[in-house]
Amino acid sequence: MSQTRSSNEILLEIRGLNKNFGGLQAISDVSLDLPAGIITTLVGPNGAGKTTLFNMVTGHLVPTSGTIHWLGEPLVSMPPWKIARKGIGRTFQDLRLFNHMTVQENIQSVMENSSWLWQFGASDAARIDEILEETGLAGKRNERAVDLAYAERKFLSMARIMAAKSKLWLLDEPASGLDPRSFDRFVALLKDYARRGVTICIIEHNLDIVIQLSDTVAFLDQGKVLAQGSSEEILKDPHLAAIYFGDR
Ligand SMILES: Nc1ncnc2c1ncn2[C@@H]1O[C@H](COP(=O)(O)OP(=O)(O)OP(=O)(O)O)[C@@H](O)[C@H]1O
Repeated sequence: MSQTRSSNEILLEIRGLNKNFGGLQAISDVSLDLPAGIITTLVGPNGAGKTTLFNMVTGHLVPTSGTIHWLGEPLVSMPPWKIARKGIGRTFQDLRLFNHMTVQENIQSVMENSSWLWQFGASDAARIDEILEETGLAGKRNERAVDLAYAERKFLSMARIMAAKSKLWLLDEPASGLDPRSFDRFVALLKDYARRGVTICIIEHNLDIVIQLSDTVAFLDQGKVLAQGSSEEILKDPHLAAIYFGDR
């Protein structure tokens, strides 16, 4: 398990959050803190509300009630682009790459200076080179995203969040379907960025990822945070295991 790396400043504070879709309460009175430099994983059975929670943090959904604060500033009702500019980055299960752009163009498009080409200087180019190396995509720079292998597409999605210099990374099942070698690279990459101070929250069904990366695990079920603790505490709890494996 990685260690607590910094002061316990709370970057993101969620309080009393609720989200109803018609008669369905997808999120129910959720309170959660994401402290700086900490890796938090969200686990729970299908339909527990994990993605809905991410969608409210990133502004893609408006909560029915409750509050979300980023460094003390309220986020509810702020548009997604503005939330992203504040330093909250996200990857999606369906990756959402620019399929017909090259790997480099996909990365460049999220960099601060991308729309000001005359400002796109040597340091930006060097940063792209560094990200390509870190994600194992250096040899694929000029290939179109659509032509990449599955794991490469996942790493390109990571490369984009790295290039955006986000302070908080919200990752939706980033390791699903990775082969063992890509999996190890992925774990090393996240540990490295967490060490450098990035705060990470991961939705993950892969329990190897949960064990290897989590500083803290929040277990969700039917829209509620049922428990939060170390991966050892959460994964060895027979009650939670029964819920997770559909044997309640
Ligand atoms: N836009 C929507 N309209 C109606 N119901 C929705 C909507 N989005 C999610 N839901 C419902 O809210 C509940 C929580 O869904 P959510 O996708 O957040 O769960 P999850 O924990 O991310 O699941 P999974 O692990 O399968 O991705 C589910 O019952 C889902 O069907």
